[in-house]
Amino acid sequence: MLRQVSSQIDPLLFEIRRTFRNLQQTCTEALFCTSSMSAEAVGARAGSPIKVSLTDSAGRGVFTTRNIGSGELIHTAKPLLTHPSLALSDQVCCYCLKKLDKDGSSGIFSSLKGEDGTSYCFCSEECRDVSKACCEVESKADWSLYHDHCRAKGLKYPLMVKRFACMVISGAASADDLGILQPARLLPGAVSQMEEEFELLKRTLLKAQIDERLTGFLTKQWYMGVLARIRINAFRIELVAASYKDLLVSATASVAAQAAVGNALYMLPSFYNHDCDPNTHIVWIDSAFAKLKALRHIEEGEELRICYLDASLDCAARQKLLSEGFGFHCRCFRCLSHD
Ligand SMILES: C[S@@+](CC[C@H](N)C(=O)[O-])C[C@H]1O[C@@H](n2cnc3c(N)ncnc32)[C@H](O)[C@@H]1O
Repeated sequence: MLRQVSSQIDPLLFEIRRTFRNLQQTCTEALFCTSSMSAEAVGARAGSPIKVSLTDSAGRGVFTTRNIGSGELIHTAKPLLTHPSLALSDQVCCYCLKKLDKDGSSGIFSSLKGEDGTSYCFCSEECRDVSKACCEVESKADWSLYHDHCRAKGLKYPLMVKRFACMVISGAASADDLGILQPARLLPGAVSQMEEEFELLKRTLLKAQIDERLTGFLTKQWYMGVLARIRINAFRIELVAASYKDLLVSATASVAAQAAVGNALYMLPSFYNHDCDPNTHIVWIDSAFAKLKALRHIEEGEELRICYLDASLDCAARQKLLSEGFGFHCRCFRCLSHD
């Protein structure tokens, strides 16, 4: 009887959450966008000196609306979607990827255990509130096979698709939320691998007995579309410092950034184009909350560009990575000068 009532209430709760979320999203879009961002987009973020507009040769890009000083913080960005590196799921916050120092200031605020033994830990009330609904769905399934598959093939983006699917099921996101982002062009070899991942994802959710009415969006086409967008737009998160103490150490000893704690996807940073000699960089201090900072003085109206790769690579290596990973031939000043 209880089971029957709960199966009727679950979809109702889902609808209420979805309606509330759509309302929130409409308000956010009204704040951030001056018109639809899908065509010749002009997105202005309240309080930030930037707008999204069309560039001459690189699709949409981010432009300044005033002069910006060297070193200035241009804006911050909260992730839409994150996933920790598999080996670190019990050591970092499930949402912001902050390292959990069990006896220190960034300890565990709360946590839950998944069906497969995975720990979902949150470092603060804010992080728990943002991702609790999604993690509750995710924790109902046994992801062992899916994770083993990703580990064996060295894949990280399918983990993000999995989490995004759980966000949609929980009502924390809409299935088409990432549609505005540019997708990667998929090669035939990649497509057959994705089909295998998709089947594994679908089977895992089926086994977890998630109401089929909530997983109707989960088609092969949806999976590929989301993965193609994540591939081009996700950032690998390397924290500069896990704590204030680490920050002091890295400042004095020039310690390089630590290994990746996971991957994250953002809305506004996804519109930044690449330059091998960029005027802007994106930094993560102790969590996936990103800071976009000016690397030099930038004039009003200039396009803000970040570097997608290690700028110390030589010209041929950069061109190869950009062409294979992002599908474009870089024509920045450095590349044209074969620097
Ligand atoms: C993360 S997106 C950047 C935003 C994108 N321009 C858009 O309209 O959504 C990366 C894609 O932008 C384009 N892009 C970025 N930097 C470029 C550059 N320097 N030259 C040509 N295309 C570039 C490529 O198509 C690349 O795959």
